[in-house]
Amino acid sequence: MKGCQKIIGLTGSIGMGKSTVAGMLREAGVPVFDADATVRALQGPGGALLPAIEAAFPGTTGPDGVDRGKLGAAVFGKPEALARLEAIVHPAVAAAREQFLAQHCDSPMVVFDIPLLFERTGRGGMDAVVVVSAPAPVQKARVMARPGMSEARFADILAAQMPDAEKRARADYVLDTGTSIEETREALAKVLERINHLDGNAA
Ligand SMILES: CC(C)(COP(=O)(O)OP(=O)(O)OC[C@H]1O[C@@H](n2cnc3c(N)ncnc32)[C@H](O)[C@@H]1O)[C@@H](O)C(=O)NCCC(=O)NCCS
Ligand SMILES: Nc1ncnc2c1ncn2[C@@H]1O[C@H](COP(=O)(O)OP(=O)(O)OP(=O)(O)O)[C@@H](O)[C@H]1O
Repeated sequence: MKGCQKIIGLTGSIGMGKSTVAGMLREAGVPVFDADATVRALQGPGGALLPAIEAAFPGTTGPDGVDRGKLGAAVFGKPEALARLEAIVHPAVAAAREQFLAQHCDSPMVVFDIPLLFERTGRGGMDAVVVVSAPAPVQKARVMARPGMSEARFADILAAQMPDAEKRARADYVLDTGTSIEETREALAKVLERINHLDGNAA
């Protein structure tokens, strides 16, 4: 993953604010690779992964693509099933990420927004990793407000992710999103300033 620019990883557990911070980065003109959006495109209507997913999890796809509620019920809380789904999805996401990098080679900085950066992707080739984090009760309140969420689904997803404390410990920069959006925006600007002063490119 040798790049021509600084590569920043953005990660964090469910509901910690990755997408919100990724939006702020896009507004600032930084190209952001969105792993979740890539998954959704590959699983959407006519998506390249539909045949493989239907074969592995019969009844979870249709003309509108993957039924995310059904597929989620088939894999969250079932580590073996989740691993089978990941084996179908992750290689395609990795290929899309490489393509993104090549497309944005002339940009001084790119961001990889990857929920499972520490768990699966690894930080190889990245110059810095930013972890978004908020107190557990804030995280829970955000997630429980989402349609289709239940205590059990939330617990299953949390169990499939590295604990927040461990992510924080591995981060180069921790961005607190338990504050106001404006405070997070200001903290992000400071982090970007520090990253801009880092020497050299990805190894
Ligand atoms: C099972 C699916 C269809 C459920 O979709 P749904 O829209 O209900 O949930 P969504 O994708 O928004 O995820 C909800 C939360 O679960 C987390 N999550 C998703 N996949 C995983 C996983 N493999 N391991 C741990 N957490 C996961 C997300 O980061 C997010 O915090 C979908 O999550 C999926 O296809 N997951 C497998 C692909 C994957 O690993 N994606 C995440 C990183 S690329
Ligand atoms: N200071 C803040 N920074 C970021 N998000 C905030 C902040 N305050 C409130 N929020 C809200 O918290 C929610 C965070 O959700 P977001 O979709 O960004 O998280 P995520 O980490 O991408 O979640 P998931 O992993 O589940 O996809 C949003 O509704 C956002 O408006």
